[in-house]
Amino acid sequence: MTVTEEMHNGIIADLREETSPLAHETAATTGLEKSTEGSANENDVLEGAVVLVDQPHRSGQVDLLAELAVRRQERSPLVPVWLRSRADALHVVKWQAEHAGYVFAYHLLRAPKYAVKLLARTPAGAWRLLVELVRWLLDLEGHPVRRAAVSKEQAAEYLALSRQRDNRVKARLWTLLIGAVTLIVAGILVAVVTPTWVHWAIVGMLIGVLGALGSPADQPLLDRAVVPARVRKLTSDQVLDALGSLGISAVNQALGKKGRGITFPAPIMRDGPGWRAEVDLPLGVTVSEVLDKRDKLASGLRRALGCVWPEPVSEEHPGRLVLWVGDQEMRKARQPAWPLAKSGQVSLFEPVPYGNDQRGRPISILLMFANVLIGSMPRYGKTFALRVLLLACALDPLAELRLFELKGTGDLSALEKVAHHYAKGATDSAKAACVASLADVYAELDRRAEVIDGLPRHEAPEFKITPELAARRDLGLHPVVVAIDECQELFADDEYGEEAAKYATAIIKRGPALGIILILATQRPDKDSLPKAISANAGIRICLRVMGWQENDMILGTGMHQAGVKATMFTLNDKGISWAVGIAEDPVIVRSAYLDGPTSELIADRAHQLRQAAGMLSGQAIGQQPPQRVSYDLLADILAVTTAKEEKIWNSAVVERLTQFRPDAYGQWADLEDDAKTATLTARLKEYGVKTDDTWGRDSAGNGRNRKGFNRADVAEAYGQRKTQL
Ligand SMILES: Nc1ncnc2c1ncn2[C@@H]1O[C@H](COP(=O)(O)OP(=O)(O)OP(=O)(O)O)[C@@H](O)[C@H]1O
Repeated sequence: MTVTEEMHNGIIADLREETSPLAHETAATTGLEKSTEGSANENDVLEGAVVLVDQPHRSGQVDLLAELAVRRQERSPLVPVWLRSRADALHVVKWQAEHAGYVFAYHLLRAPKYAVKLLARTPAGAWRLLVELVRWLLDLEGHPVRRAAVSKEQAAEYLALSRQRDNRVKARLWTLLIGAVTLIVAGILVAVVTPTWVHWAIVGMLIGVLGALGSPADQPLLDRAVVPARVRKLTSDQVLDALGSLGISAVNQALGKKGRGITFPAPIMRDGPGWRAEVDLPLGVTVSEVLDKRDKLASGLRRALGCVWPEPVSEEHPGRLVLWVGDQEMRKARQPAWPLAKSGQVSLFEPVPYGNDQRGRPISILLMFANVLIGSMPRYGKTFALRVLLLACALDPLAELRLFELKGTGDLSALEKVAHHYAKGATDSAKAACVASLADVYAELDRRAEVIDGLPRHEAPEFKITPELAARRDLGLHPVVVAIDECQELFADDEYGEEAAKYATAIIKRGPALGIILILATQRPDKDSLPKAISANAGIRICLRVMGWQENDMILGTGMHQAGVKATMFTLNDKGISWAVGIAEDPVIVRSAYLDGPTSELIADRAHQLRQAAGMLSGQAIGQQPPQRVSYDLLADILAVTTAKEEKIWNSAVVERLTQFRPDAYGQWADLEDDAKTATLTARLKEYGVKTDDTWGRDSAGNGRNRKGFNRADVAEAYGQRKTQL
């Protein structure tokens, strides 16, 4: 193989025909150029021409277009950034008005002090006025010129200047005399004719003028109403200095004398209440490395930690850093009110307001067709975040709420009045209720799938619930929200854990398309407390402060920490602030709306009224019993309601018998359609490894037909196996 061929397979192509003079030159100097026609020497292994890896720049249309595109990016925006959104414009106008009002009030309060200062400066002002008057009267500004004429012995010039000066002084003397007489007469007139307040006003004016004239240049009359430069502008030098202080050697090299420097792909600009800088870090340095040193970065920028928010840009290379530096710490910045706090209702098919990002922009979450996982170390705002989402859900009268707060402090108690199922506490009864409710929803999965499957295709074109279907009461496809706070209490429980995990896994996988939303919050996101199958299938992930990358990735998804999405960067004071994945294209930093207990009560009261008016209160909210965990054995019960002679039997027939045999356990199946009964029992039998199949039988009218059924012997075998395992 020739070198050229070899290169062709690698990164260097044989561009013999197009080879540039530069390439030839380089090849010649390295002695590698070889005539393609020359006689082949046996030792020659080289053919063709060596081509430079870096081709010389060729100007052409493509380059021009690229350049134009770059230049377009450099254009300043036609409309200033703050005028683009109504909210931002209002913010700026309000700020200006408030600022002007503040400055006015500040000086008004100090008016007496300013008056005293002026009075004290009046003698100096009068003296300065007198000096200026004398200088003018005696034409002292011409004195140096006249002296120069004397010293140069220019007699004619001196005589002309003296004459001019005498005339000037005479004229000015007359002007002054007339002015003084006029002033005295006017003064007497004013003193006699005008009321006293005019006298005082004139005295005040005189003091003002003389006081201002007497003010030293370095001692301004007015105090400073605003301490300047509290909010410093962010400059590229500051950013470079800060990056240089991180101790990352590649950054230091780039900033060093022979380094390539660090580039800014866009100008540093105002973005909301702060500054935004985009930085291309040196080759090989990732944003992740900078995120690890957020505190050092803040120190380098000389800003509070809560103001400094470095972020990766997922659609760019891993070295593209967006640095947003707020005027104020995020936790101290005034949070806009939650849009639903005072009024309004929602549809879960639309995004619901959740909180704000660092720039104060509202962040909403589309809950429909998703599941949510919220995690953090204790006391960083999980329950508050969960409560915001649940209060929004409560304001959709169609949504059925099943709420389990397994901490027991009553954080979700405001919502009890609207909940279909509600239990609190890390007690056995609360866990049992939670498992029973999950089992209920688990069975609901099949029923809903059957219903959707049975609909005409144009009503459910994507095989999932639409707002129209959700609103039809006859179908029972309304949104169901199952929320479990401190879910580790349930999943790590010896008695309930396994069963709960089984239901939750199925719900998290199949629920979204069927209008069932599972929201889990946990303070212990390890594999025992949160089964992998559950954490892996959550679409929306909210991670408040955690201590290590494992917890971070368990909540936000594998590789997130490595990619720079690090909830470990939050500090002690960053309560309610989280990384959220799955609510926008890129992960976002978001602070949940702060809704305290009393506010939550008021919102829940409104939700109650909405539901009452819509006739949508159900379950415990209208006094029904909490869900009971039925301790029964389905296999034993099937064997009890069938006889050995019935080798094969239809599901629907068995369900009928079961509902009569044990109404407390199977009563909820009684009202199901025939097909739903069949599907429900199929799903339950599958859990025990019993298969169902088409089975020949006769219906109540005596007509023979095929329907889903099972072999009684299979049930007996599964039952026997279970017994031996126990
Ligand atoms: N958005 C927020 N803004 C400001 N402070 C908040 C916010 N959310 C929560 N907090 C503060 O954080 C504290 C802890 O919140 P919360 O009870 O939700 O934490 P938690 O993570 O659920 O704790 P635990 O694990 O002990 O249940 C609250 O008392 C509240 O003062």
